[in-house]
Amino acid sequence: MNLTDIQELDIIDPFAKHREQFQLPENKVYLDGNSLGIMTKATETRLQNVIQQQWSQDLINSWNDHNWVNLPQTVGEKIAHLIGAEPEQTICCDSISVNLFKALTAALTIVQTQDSERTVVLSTKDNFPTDLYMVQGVAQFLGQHRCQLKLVDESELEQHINSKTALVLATEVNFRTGRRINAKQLVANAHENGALVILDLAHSAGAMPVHLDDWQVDFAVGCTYKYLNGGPGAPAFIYAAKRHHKNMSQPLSGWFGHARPFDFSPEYEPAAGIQQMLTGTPSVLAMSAVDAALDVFKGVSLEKLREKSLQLSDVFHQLLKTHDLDDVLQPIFPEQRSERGSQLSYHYEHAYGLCQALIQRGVVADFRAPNYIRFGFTPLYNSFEDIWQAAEQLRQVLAENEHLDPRWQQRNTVT
Ligand SMILES: Cc1ncc(COP(=O)(O)O)c(C=O)c1O
Ligand SMILES: Nc1c(O)cccc1C(=O)C[C@H](N)C(=O)O
Repeated sequence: MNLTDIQELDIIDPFAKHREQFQLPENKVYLDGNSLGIMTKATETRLQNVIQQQWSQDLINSWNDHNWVNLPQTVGEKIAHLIGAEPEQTICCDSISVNLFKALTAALTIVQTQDSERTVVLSTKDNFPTDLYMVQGVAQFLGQHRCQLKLVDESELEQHINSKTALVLATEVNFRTGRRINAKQLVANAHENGALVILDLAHSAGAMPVHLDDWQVDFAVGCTYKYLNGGPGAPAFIYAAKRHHKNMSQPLSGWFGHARPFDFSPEYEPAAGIQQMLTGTPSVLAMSAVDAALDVFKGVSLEKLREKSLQLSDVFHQLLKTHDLDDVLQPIFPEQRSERGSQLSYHYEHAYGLCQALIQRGVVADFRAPNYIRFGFTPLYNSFEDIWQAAEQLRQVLAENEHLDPRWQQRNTVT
């Protein structure tokens, strides 16, 4: 495959025009949208308006006049379209970690009202650590008689669901390997065995079709700073299936989750639906950024987006093969396309040095300890030529031994 073939792919790419909606960094090939998405131009314009008009001029009236007060709901509904959720089940707030606390406590209460013997939260050893830390925190908060974390290999998750399992906490796409689990099958299996499922969509939302309602997922969480391009530390989202709303309660009972917050009543009365998952005042600047960023998805077919994402990853791996590098960098991602997320991860002894040397050449991928390198593909703004450039720079780094530079012997960056 030569550069001309690659450029042909860009010509027929249905998302080629979408690149123009992003503030693309100069002289960079950015393959790290699985950690922090690129800013959209609409976000920049919106934030300028929020700062220069809404906040600086309209001030307190903006809670009504610019609908600040409903941002968690309006942004939540935009996200709902991307995760296969009917209205009134998704809301934008807090971080994944905090939302997991709410989902875990709400779901445990629902299950244990029926069967108090179900105390196990089953998850995977290599789940993203915050997911596991939050279960550990909930176990401390509620006590071991209500919550015990059990960790198993991702490939054996379904086998371990039994009569003690209260919840299965799974991340659809593994942050390290990029492996995608079969969420629909997992939910069916959990429900057959009397357990509920909480799904972490951090690496799925905005990268591929997700069908929470169809799959009958019970609760889900996800972030907006990766494929949804909401910005660093952008607020997360939480989904709770409607069938659980009437039995749902969560202990972070702040006033924004009250049935009538502006009554200022001393008694907490939870809102009836998903609004109960709110706690405090939304971060208006951050949420406005997400709100604007989500508009790039208007009219986008997630099926087509998924196809481009897989094609980008196919082309990248094919180019590594052409350069005889597929033995040097050992794939840890699944061969089956359907089992892949939107990233390719490789094991390589000098992964940190390679990642740093690539950054010096303007190709941004990322490193995960102890020695993995991840290449994230964001089909809305990555071109096929980006992929060609990345593979070519990778070949040159290795040929010139730039990854062995003494500067990279010591790890001194966080990402
Ligand atoms: C799967 C997964 N869950 C959770 C998080 C982080 O959660 P939070 O939004 O609380 O930082 C990440 C990445 O940061 C992640 O990859
Ligand atoms: N959320 C992050 C942050 O606040 C700082 C640096 C990186 C992140 C990430 O998103 C990491 C990411 N979840 C991962 O897949 O590794």
